[in-house]
Amino acid sequence: MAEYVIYETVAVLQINNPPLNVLSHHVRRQLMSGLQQALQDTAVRSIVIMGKGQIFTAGADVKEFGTEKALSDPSLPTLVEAVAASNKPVVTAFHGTTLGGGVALALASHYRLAASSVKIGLPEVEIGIVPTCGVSQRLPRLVGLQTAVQMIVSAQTMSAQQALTTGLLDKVVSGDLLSEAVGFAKSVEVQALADRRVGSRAVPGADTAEDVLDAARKRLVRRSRGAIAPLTCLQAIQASLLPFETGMKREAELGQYLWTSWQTGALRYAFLAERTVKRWYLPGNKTVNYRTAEPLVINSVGVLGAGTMGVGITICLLQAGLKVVLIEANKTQLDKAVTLIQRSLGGRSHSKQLSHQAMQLRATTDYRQLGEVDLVIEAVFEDLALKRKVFQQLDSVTKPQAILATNTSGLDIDKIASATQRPDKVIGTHFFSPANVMRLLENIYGRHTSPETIATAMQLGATIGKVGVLVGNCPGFVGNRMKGLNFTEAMFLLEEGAEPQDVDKVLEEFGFAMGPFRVSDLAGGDVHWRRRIQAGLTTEQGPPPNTPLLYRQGNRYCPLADMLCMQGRFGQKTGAGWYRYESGSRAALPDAVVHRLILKHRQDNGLQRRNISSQEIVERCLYPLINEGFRILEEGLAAGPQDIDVIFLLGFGWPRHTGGPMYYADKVVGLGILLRCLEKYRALHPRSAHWVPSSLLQTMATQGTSLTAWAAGSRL
Ligand SMILES: CCCCCCC[C@H](O)CC(=O)SCCNC(=O)CCNC(=O)[C@H](O)C(C)(C)COP(=O)([O-])OP(=O)([O-])OC[C@H]1O[C@@H](n2cnc3c(N)ncnc32)[C@H](O)[C@@H]1OP(=O)([O-])[O-]
Ligand SMILES: NC(=O)c1ccc[n+]([C@@H]2O[C@H](COP(=O)([O-])OP(=O)(O)OC[C@H]3O[C@@H](n4cnc5c(N)ncnc54)[C@H](O)[C@@H]3O)[C@@H](O)[C@H]2O)c1
Repeated sequence: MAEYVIYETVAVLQINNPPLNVLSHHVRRQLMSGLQQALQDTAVRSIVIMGKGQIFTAGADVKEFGTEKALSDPSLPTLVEAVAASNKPVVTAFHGTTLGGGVALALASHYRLAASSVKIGLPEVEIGIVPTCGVSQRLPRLVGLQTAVQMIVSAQTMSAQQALTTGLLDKVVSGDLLSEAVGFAKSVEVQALADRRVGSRAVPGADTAEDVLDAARKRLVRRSRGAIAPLTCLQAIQASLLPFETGMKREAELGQYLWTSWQTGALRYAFLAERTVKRWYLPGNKTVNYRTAEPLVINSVGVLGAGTMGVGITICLLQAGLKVVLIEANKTQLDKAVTLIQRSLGGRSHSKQLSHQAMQLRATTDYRQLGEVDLVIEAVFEDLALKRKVFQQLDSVTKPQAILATNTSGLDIDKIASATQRPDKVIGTHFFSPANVMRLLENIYGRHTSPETIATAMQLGATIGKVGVLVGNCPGFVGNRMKGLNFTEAMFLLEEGAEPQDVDKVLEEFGFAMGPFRVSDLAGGDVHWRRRIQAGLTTEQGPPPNTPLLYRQGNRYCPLADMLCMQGRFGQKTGAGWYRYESGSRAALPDAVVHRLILKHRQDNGLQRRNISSQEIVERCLYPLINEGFRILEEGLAAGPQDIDVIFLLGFGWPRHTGGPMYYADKVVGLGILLRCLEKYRALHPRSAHWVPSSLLQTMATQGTSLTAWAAGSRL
């Protein structure tokens, strides 16, 4: 709702729609009637628009998008233009986070003031729409093209000071915002409005417009990777160089173009899915959920193993203000890790310049230092026997109520937990590399993991700024189990005629930041090799004795990755993998050695080369992954498709404008088409079980049920 209060000659319209004052239909209606009342009330000489509670407004109500309510009168564009047309000065006063439609209201106003706490942003491009309501036309007129491009196309937020400097704000206040705003409104009530109407101004620096737009266009063409919103938003900004009314028409056209594209649906789904997964529950038992399970308070954490992951995990924990005890068996590695951590926290190694966060770190080789920690995250080598041994040790050195978590990429949580006397306090907390950058935390519960332990791991994720997703225990859990098939098929495509760079190029055009072969070289081919060795699929010397080269454990198998690892070609860390890397460069260069290795492998095994289309590369690399997602839902190892999609969006760089693998299958490909495609490849590749369609998919495709409908109502 919106409240209407008169302060002498000033009418104050205060949005009051907690928690985020989003501009839902009922709020818009009350704002409009308040505005009309103020305009008709002759005692009123100026108007203030502001918000009640923690923030001004998070903008339009995203949950109304796609429903009639979003367009119900007064629509947001109508409300904004009513403000712009006001013949009494309108002052918008904002505080806290101010986004989207809230900025539109402010730009349509004659004056803008804000509390110093304000954070101003236009996240529309992130949900696949143009910031319409005149934003793309008025903002450039106020702050210039460069800043408008940064805010609209890159969704960069602005602080109060920046907004004052760029001219977006007229004043920054530190006192009580309401009284400041009323005072300010009184001070301008006699001012002429003509030159205060932003729409009537020219865009400053228009003479260099083409350079600014060109540079931005070049950057976007490189980075958009199939997402249409950024370039469309740039076109809208370009229209601000036209007369205002013409530009407004162009903005509306471009807005409509995105509003009706499937990408905005996918981006909105991704936005809401990240919030939905917070409302976790145990897939097999809904009574255990985010409302019923109380997390333990975690103040100190032990991290075991100071390698690639241990370092990243420690940085996250310290940045969140937690105390950390870092344990590493190898003293040299420990010292290296401490330097890395202190450097990334902005300190230097000798104490007096250490940042406060770094001061919370205690690094040692002595396990007994873990005696007082509330939780331990283990990140030693991916070896089950080793992990069971260290969990036994942890069980004896830590306090009985401490939670023991493992960062394993896919080993059996129950097998690790059974090495302790407290399996109820054992859980998987699977970070993604680089752990201090990737926002995903895949939490894996075991057969005995208690609701309290789950709640604690989910809360820890939120505390360190991660999005926690709860999944069940199976080999590779959800992420790696599905992703593994993407890599398996990518290698089969090499046997059948493609080169690594062909496959990577197609998946990067689809929208991935990196294709599977570049990702393997980045993460290190040895990580997955060790896992294949652990699974008995291969050995350090090649195929296990009496095992056919191209067929392992009942399935077709491609040994090319093993062959590279046996030559020590692990990727960037060894200067060569699927690609070669010149020293100091991360540019992946096609390598004749790999080309020859693939050629020889085909010749030696009578594998025919053929031309492979981009469509086939997309289908072969993505559809088995999606099919496995359906199997995971069938097995009740994930609460819903949103959980799987968030894992891929935040853990594997799945292109956000396609919503994630499950959304993409449901809304873009169509389950019927997906099923027929799986059946086609099953017939062509009978020795790959991953082409057998999941029965859940079959049921939905034949009944014409959508995954969204199947999942609707399943969340708490
Ligand atoms: C003709 C029609 C034309 C229309 C034209 C539109 C033009 C306009 O330019 C478009 C916009 O304004 S586009 C809009 C531009 N604005 C944005 O894109 C907003 C982006 N929002 C954010 O970035 C973050 O939510 C905040 C930083 C605001 C708060 O972060 P935090 O403190 O971590 O909190 P949290 O966990 O993130 O959210 C808490 C709950 O609020 C929910 N919710 C949030 N925003 C919502 C919204 N706008 N709406 C509805 N709901 C919204 C969220 O789902 C969650 O719900 P749940 O049921 O509990 O799961
Ligand atoms: N690298 C990745 O991309 C990635 C991503 C997610 C999860 N993981 C998982 O995280 C774990 C660690 O992987 P990593 O890449 O950081 O490995 P790493 O080889 O970089 O580091 C492991 C560290 O553990 C130390 N260590 C070994 N045994 C120890 C013991 N008994 N006590 C104390 N320290 C010991 C080693 O000295 C080494 O420094 C593995 O389970 C791996 O599967 C890795």
